[in-house]
Amino acid sequence: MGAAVQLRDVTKEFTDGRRTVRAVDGVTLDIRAGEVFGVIGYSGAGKSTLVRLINALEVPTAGSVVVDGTELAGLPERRLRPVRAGIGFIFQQFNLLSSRTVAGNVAYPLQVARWPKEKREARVAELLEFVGLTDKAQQYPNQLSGGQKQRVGIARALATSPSLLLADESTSALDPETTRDVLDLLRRVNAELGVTIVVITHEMSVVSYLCDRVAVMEGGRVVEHGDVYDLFARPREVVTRRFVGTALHDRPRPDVVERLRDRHAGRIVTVAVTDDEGSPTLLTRLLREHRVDGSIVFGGITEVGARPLGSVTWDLVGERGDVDALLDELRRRTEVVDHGQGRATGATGGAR
Ligand SMILES: Nc1ncnc2c1ncn2[C@@H]1O[C@H](COP(=O)(O)OP(=O)(O)OP(=O)(O)O)[C@@H](O)[C@H]1O
Repeated sequence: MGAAVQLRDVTKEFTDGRRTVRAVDGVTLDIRAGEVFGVIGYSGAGKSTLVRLINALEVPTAGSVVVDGTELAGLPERRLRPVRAGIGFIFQQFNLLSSRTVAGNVAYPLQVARWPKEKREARVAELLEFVGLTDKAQQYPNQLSGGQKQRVGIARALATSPSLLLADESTSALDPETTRDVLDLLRRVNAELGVTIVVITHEMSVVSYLCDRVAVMEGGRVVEHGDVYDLFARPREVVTRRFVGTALHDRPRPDVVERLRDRHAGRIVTVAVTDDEGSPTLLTRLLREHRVDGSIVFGGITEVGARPLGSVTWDLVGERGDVDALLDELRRRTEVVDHGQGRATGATGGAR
């Protein structure tokens, strides 16, 4: 697959009086044609500025931005316009025209592009059907729910058949169920229309549901990027770990670990579960081989990109040497966090 967007050592600085802010700092990235690419980061990380550079709404201070094979640096405004026309944009706050009907909003970019009326009406009907709003064509934005408004925003962004869609916090104003609907629609836009999508978000759940690859931004830099599953399974940077933690909820926090140790007597360990390693099925076999008893005390396995991922925390009871041998074998296969021996006494036993 070719690159839809190539960023090479892109920097963007803003000068505000005497202070200079480096909003984007030396970013190099390739966004492939046909993929859904996520950019995640906390507020102020530089995500929106990065997107505005791709959309040619900002000019880089240094570096190169190539969109669909066209180098944007140094292009005059009249040459930037067709590049922007090939890019759709959807916004957190929908940005619909309140005085126009749903159909009127979707028709707007076609009017700007001077499509004849008949062709325009046929295209609007087709788009409203695609987003499931045919029956709302004559309503006004204030008669719609948030999810419906974003569907109108998506139909409008697709009107001129862009090959690239930029979605800046497109679900941040929506409740979880509506978010899911909008993300499903974006999946269809990618799968059925072949549109490359760049999703800007601060929510890792959006990344895990929608994206093929992701870049993590902090302080204007891309600190880590890659395949979404790999990044979830093996986050390297602290900020990435924090984001992954918000989506998975499978690892016990320190206060939970302390309660688990109070409640149980065996060795408390968290075992990472990935595609083919660390599963409870595998653990059950290893426990038998090493003559160790184990029970699950915390954790969860979810799906990222339709592949299993998570971790399970076990209370392992057996001879210390057997438990150690079991953990050595597990460590060769997957990530293991040893929280130490439980403190409970009594019937549950503990290390024998
Ligand atoms: N036009 C501007 N003038 C001055 N500073 C700016 C401008 N645009 C962005 N910045 C600064 O650049 C940094 C990155 O901002 P940006 O909006 O790209 O971050 P973000 O990750 O999108 O955050 P948010 O999610 O809050 O929008 C911030 O420190 C911001 O204050």
